[in-house]
Amino acid sequence: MTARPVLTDADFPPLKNDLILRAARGEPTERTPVWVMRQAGRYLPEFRETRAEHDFFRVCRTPELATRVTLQPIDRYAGLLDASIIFCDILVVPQALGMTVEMVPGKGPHFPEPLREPADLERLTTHVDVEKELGYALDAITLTRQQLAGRVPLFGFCGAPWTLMAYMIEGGGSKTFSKAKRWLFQYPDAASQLLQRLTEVAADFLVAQVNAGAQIVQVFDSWAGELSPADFERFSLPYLRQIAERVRAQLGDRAVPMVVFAKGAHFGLHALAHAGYDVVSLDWTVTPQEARRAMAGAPRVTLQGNLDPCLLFAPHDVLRARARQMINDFGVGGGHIANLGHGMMPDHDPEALRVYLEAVRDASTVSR
Ligand SMILES: Cc1c2[nH]c(c1CCC(=O)O)Cc1[nH]c(c(CCC(=O)O)c1C)Cc1[nH]c(c(CCC(=O)O)c1C)Cc1[nH]c(c(CCC(=O)O)c1C)C2
Repeated sequence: MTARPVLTDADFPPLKNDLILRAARGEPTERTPVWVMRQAGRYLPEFRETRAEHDFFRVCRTPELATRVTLQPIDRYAGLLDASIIFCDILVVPQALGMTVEMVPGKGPHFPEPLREPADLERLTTHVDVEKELGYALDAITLTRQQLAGRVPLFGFCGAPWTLMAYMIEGGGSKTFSKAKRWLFQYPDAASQLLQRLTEVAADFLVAQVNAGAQIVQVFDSWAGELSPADFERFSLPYLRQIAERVRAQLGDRAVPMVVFAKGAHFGLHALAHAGYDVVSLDWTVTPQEARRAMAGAPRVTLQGNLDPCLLFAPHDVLRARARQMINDFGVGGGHIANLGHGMMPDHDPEALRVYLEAVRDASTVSR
């Protein structure tokens, strides 16, 4: 192992806004904290400017650039966002395992040599030293946390094993995920082996991110909803659970709140509330009431979400009304972190996000 220092709160400027950390721990909040997935991204002209000069993974790999784009939304929406998320990508983990991933402009991620058959697993690096292979992401976290100067907490993140496996086999995005699902059913042992290796790297990476300064972490299972309930239970959930267990065990009393986002997996909400996470993130196809019902009898978790990102295209009065409705449905005073049901889109108007953030603030402020 490369020896990196373990950083603690004492190494950074004091935190001035801990709303999201309190909400995640289930403590009361005087206002519903809010952030959005992909809050640093192509909808921001200042991001496009940086990207015009630098390749996507160059930005991820250069701490000064990753910090710059992470802070862009925090500066633009000063006082309206309650968290930042480090600029990186879930696909840096397949890279750390030795795979080539390119970001094709206008198309998304592309693996020139995806995994085709179980024998291809031999191409993957055994025993990934995340501090070495992903040290650039850790440096970016430390630098970003310093430059945030305590304004808001910093999220670290990783992809869930099933979602990463899907990209590694499909070679990019997919409509049906038939190649990755073929593996689940034709080569279940090889699939489990791959999922287990991804679990170990993901957990080590999250721990390293916390040691570098991340104050909360999120696991993205963006393609969970492509699985049947039974296959989610077999090929996704056990690994999500294991990530939570491993991270908590490794961090001990330095544990931070953990969020899980299994997009499309409504059928899994009850089980997810038992999976060891503090927060379960919802997409827009489930109502807060349905989610709470599904989780009845499970350990209490904070819910995150879940406005349809496309509502940011609506007239501002409609957007405000729907944001207010969402806040009322989740309830104010605690137990909710406002977000979108998925990420910001490249054609979103940055001003629409401001309207959303202000509407959440106004609707959720508990008067005293
Ligand atoms: C802004 C951005 C990112 N990745 C990509 C882009 C756009 C491409 C560009 O700038 O050229 C390519 C990029 N990377 C990926 C995609 C999705 C491709 C597809 O649809 O399959 C794209 C366009 C893969 C990816 N990458 C990520 C996920 C999980 C979240 C989700 O479901 O959206 C996934 C699935 C995570 C991710 N990716 C990113 C972040 C940064 C932090 C933030 O939220 O601001 C995060 C958390 C950053």
